[in-house]
Amino acid sequence: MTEPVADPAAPPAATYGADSEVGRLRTVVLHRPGPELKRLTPRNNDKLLFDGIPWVARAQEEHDAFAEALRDRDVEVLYLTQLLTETLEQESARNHAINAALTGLHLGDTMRGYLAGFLRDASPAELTEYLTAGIRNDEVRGGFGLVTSLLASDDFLVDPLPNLLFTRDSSVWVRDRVAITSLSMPARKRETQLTELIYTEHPRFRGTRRIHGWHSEHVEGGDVLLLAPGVIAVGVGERTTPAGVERFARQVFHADLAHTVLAVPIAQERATMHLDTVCTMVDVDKIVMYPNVADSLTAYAVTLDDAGTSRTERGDAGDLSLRVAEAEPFLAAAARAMGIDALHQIDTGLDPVTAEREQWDDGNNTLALAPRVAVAYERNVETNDRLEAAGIEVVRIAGSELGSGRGGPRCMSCPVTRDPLPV
Ligand SMILES: NC(=[NH2+])NCCC[C@H](N)C(=O)O
Repeated sequence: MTEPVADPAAPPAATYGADSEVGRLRTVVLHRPGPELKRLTPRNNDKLLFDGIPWVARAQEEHDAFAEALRDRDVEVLYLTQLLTETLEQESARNHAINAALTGLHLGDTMRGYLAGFLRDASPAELTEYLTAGIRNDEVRGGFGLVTSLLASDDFLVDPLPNLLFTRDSSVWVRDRVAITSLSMPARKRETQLTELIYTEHPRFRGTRRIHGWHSEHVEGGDVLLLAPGVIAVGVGERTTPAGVERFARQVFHADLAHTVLAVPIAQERATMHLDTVCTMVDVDKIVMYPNVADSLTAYAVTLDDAGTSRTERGDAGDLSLRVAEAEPFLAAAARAMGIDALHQIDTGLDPVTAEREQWDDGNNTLALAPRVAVAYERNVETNDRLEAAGIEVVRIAGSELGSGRGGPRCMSCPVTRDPLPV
């Protein structure tokens, strides 16, 4: 896709962006759970990365309450599907989205041709639904042939995207740029085609400069933590790869978005799929962290090797040479890069079993609305008590159904604008 042309009617892109995890939150993108969750069955839920089969109506209620809690604090809530529908009003965006959705090698030309025509005739809202909830073999009314005969009736021709709920992962704002991420799990790959389209074609975002991209090495937004202006921690584990963080670091240095990237190895397990499942920032110098990993978490500080060179002399991002320090304890490396005496850890309970349970239920996955104000799942009683004891105001939300996809308030939100931190 080509670089977007600035639209004079659009607000300047510089009004968007974030340079920390805790600056006052102004605008956020959420995805209200919809028909894509109704596609989950006990046979496909593992592949689709859900640990259970959510009760969709209740999940919607819980999500509406989450959105309301944000609006009550004057946060502007944008919905991903609404942005997508508005984007799809443009012919070029529709064609792009349709072509991208039909590239799968499972379709065959007969079905691909039929679906292309069918989707072209759909309204923008219908197209949004087909692109997010998917299309099952037994739902088509044409294009019949070998493929439709031999696939099972409940096989998907266009896969549903139940993990759209976790808007954190498919894009990340770093200062005034948006990174389109590259998701590693097959069930989530298509999500970034949609976020790329929105940030490229939606009038509201036209002119926004992008970094990374869904063709690049894997980086997922849940692994990216803006610890402080200029300091970004990136988890490397089940999702983000070593090559992903290397590419990401070069790009943020090239665009002068950060001076240090901390590459943080995390266990390649479902329970710790992203860095934000084990820690998130709740204040400028406080992080809620899973105690069972706190002592072993390390970081490799990555900086530019030619820090004295001016940007214009730097050429391509790929030419930048990186300096990679030895691994050291995460909290110490983070504090040094952030220029503070200590990054204080608030942990999820000293009893390792309670900590493990609350970690699994996203106790460490809080969304800061401002320094010392964080949204958290109400069920993580011990973690929330400890947050309050440390002076953090906890905005509690229900998540009995939302949590079945293994994601908390941070995963379910993509901050588009946060106030810069006071200096
Ligand atoms: N940032 C996060 N922790 N996101 C959680 C994503 C959960 C989702 N079911 C997945 O496995 O991908």
